[in-house]
Amino acid sequence: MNPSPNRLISLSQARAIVDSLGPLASEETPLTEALGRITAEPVCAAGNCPTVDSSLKDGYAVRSDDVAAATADQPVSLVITGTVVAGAATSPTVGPGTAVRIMTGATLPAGADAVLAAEFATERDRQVEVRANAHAGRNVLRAGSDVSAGEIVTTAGTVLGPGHLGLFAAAGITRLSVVRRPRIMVAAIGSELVEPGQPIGPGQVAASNLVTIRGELQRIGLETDGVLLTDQLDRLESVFAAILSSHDVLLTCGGVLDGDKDLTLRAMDRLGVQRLFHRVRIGPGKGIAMGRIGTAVIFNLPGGPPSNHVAFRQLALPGIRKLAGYPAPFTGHKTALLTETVHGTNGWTQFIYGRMLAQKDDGSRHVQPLTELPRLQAMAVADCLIELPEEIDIRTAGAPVTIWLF
Ligand SMILES: Nc1nc2c(c(=O)[nH]1)N[C@H]1C(S)=C(S)[C@@H](COP(=O)(O)OP(=O)(O)OC[C@H]3O[C@@H](n4cnc5c(N)ncnc54)[C@H](O)[C@@H]3O)O[C@H]1N2
Ligand code: MOO
Repeated sequence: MNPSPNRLISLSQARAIVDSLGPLASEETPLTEALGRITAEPVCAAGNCPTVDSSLKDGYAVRSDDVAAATADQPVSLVITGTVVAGAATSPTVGPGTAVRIMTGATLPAGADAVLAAEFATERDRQVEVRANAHAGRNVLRAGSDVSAGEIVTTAGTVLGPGHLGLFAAAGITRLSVVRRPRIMVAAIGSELVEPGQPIGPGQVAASNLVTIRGELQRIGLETDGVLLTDQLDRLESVFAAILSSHDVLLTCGGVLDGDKDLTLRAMDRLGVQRLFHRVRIGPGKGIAMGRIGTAVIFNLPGGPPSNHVAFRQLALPGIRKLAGYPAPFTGHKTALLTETVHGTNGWTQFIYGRMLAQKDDGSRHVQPLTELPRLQAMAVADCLIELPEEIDIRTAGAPVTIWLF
């Protein structure tokens, strides 16, 4: 089904190829280190939470039958036979006509079937005067009511947040299986490039893509390596070979066309990389290529910053998300209404940097296309990409568009 390499394919064809990537192998992690990781398989509760029936209130563990008739006018007196607090190993049983003082979280004593909250009782000597009834189960948190042993608490492909970790801890889970994080190298290619943060000489260009792309990945919890390479084919070939033996993903920036100094894909060919596509009908970003060799996946991104970033956001990032275990990598899009008319290119999917406006009282959301700003400045203030599909060459102010939120 793959289109032949070197032919311009549509964005939806490219997305289908990216979507066919599967997750990397799983590994075990201790619960305490699982924040932000993605589950490789469903997670089952190891035990009940709570482990026993326990009290939701400070009060008195009673037999509901004993207090069924208790009212403020006709209180019922019970003999207190002891006290039980959370974590106590044992407690007295509750027999007819008796009660046990109980604190929140304590195990419900044998014989009791309800807890009467302290507000409805008065203690005197070793007796308690009960002024309200408590039906069976009142103020009792049943064993396993939060989570029961064996229950599936989370499906595979879940990004774990703090709430998941709390749930797992309560369910007695100590270790779990998560998808291995991809090892990613971002390589900027071009003899004119200098390291971001270093002085820029005449004719030189800061390799700004390196910090942008690495920052994008860091923001979703993925550490990356970075390298800057000059336009020398032999050296590119040997450096790429080393990277591909130690990393799961290689992202290259620059040199993807056929100009004299566009050596990136030539080096890929020399290494025998299988090219899945090269050139997609998206603007900016058309020069993107995707390849595979062994278990490694390669995205060759164009060098120009907006092209680089759009190609990364639309295709490379979803591919990395798929490897990292996200089941649905093309998420994060919504619909918004344009504040002004924009032009696309018929036959091409056009992306425009945009900024969301505050939601209106009627619930509508508007997006402002940042067409007036210089490209790097638009990238800095944008919070989304506006997508104009292939068949559209103009969208007028007020019309709905798909936006991809950052
Ligand atoms: N004859 C044609 N020329 C070009 C076409 C075309 O269709 N026909 N397309 C243009 C488009 S669109 C793009 S995008 C670029 C793609 O070229 P490359 O990916 O080969 O990019 P480079 O030539 O290496 O660099 C382009 C530009 O970006 C600067 N650059 C490179 N790397 C970085 C980096 N890491 N960070 C910041 N800036 C970077 C580089 O200095 C160049 O100025 O081709 C057009 N040409
Ligand atoms: O190929 Mo360029 O990446 O369209 O902007």
